[in-house]
Amino acid sequence: MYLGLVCSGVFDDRLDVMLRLGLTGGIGAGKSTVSKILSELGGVLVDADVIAREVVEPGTPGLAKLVDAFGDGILTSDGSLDRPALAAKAFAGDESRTTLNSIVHPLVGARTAELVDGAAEDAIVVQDIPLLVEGKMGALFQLVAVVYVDAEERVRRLVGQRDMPEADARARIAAQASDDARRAAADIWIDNSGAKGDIEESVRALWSERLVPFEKNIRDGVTVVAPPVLVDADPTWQSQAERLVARLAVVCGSAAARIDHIGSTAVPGVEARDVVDIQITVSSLDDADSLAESLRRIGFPRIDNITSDEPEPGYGIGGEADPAVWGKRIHGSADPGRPAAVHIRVDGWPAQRFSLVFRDWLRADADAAAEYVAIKRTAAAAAAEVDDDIDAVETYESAKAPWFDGAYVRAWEWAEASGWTP
Ligand SMILES: CC(C)(COP(=O)(O)OP(=O)(O)OC[C@H]1O[C@@H](n2cnc3c(N)ncnc32)[C@H](O)[C@@H]1O)[C@@H](O)C(=O)NCCC(=O)NCCS
Ligand SMILES: Nc1ncnc2c1ncn2[C@@H]1O[C@H](COP(=O)(O)OP(=O)(O)OP(=O)(O)O)[C@@H](O)[C@H]1O
Repeated sequence: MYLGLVCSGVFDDRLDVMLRLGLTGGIGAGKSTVSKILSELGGVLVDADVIAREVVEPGTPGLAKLVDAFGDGILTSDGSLDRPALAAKAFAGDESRTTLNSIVHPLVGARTAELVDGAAEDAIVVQDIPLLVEGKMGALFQLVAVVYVDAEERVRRLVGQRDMPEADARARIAAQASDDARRAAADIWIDNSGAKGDIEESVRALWSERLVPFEKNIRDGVTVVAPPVLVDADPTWQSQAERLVARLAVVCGSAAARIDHIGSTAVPGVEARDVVDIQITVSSLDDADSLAESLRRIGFPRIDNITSDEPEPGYGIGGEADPAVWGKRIHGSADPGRPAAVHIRVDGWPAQRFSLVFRDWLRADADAAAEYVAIKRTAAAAAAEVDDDIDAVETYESAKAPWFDGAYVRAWEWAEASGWTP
């Protein structure tokens, strides 16, 4: 995590409202190609490779530290950094590479933070960070895009077009994250395996259909509404939720006792509305309120029409009919590419506990899950008759509600019988 915090220019209160895209990929995958298109479209490019050069220019403390660590054999006759000489030493082993990173990365992080702080409030900042995944920095951006090309093809491109010796290309690839690790970190996957120019259209679409409206939604406090339509279970819901949880954890800090993926998308194999539900457990609704602005900044504005006064399904069923302990706050996602609902509930209150029990009951009991899917299909059919999007969602939710009262009791019976703990 150290690398992440130092190399990316962390989220902080100065970062008013802006959208930050972390762009990464293995060496030679085509990050520069993608970042060029995004900056032509209006993105503010902050390139870690460029900064990494700037902080070791002649006369800088960075260069002096490198010479202390690696000797003056890494200097050319004019006193500037001999990059191939340093690369040969640094990529020869883990220890030397760690030494290099520990000198350069904090300097890159500090300069990055300055540049990001200087961007306009409505900027879409594109941070090109080769080692974003290695440094576990994904949670510090509202979105992470990975440019992908198979490693063997990357070697061919680096050797053929950049005249890099094959052994050097392989040494750097070996020092970087695996494709699987990058896939787990990616909200957006840009496959650059095709011919030059093939990705232009998808990058332009990413800009106009996702980044531009996402940034505006954050500024305006607008959330996206997914239609009440059921889709087949998406095997990536779990990893998508993990990324959202990690981002929420960054801003919630110790205010969150726990953050969980809940709801239907947390039950493998179950058809659902394409909305990832997350629950943040806090100590009080005041704590929830104090998180509201930070959540908006990272892409989850509060939905104001749902207040703490509306009891949830299950209200009173377990004998707990005090409305004061049925409150919650709800935030939605501002990202047009990933509808989500973030429920903030108080530790130990009935709906907070029920959300976890309900999910685990459905995970454990296939018949219960199938019954729920049938209810959802009926609700979706009712919603399909309604024209207005918001009304359709309300129709869908109220059609499901009566079933929940029974489910509340049954889920708790299951929890007791199975010795469930949260
Ligand atoms: C060792 C150096 C001098 C070699 O310079 P060179 O001109 O050959 O490469 P350049 O800086 O253009 O980097 C090209 C690519 O190499 C890869 N790479 C660079 N440094 C590293 C590293 N420490 N670990 C793994 N891969 C790396 C990245 O994919 C990068 O995009 C240089 O790479 C460097 O200073 N590296 C340390 C800084 C760093 O980690 N930069 C990456 C992002 S902060
Ligand atoms: N679709 C493509 N087909 C063939 N060559 C490509 C394609 N896209 C990029 N290239 C070439 O592959 C090389 C690597 O691309 P690029 O410089 O964009 O990668 P990068 O990820 O920024 O690399 P680095 O990690 O070194 O910063 C370049 O020489 C580029 O011209």
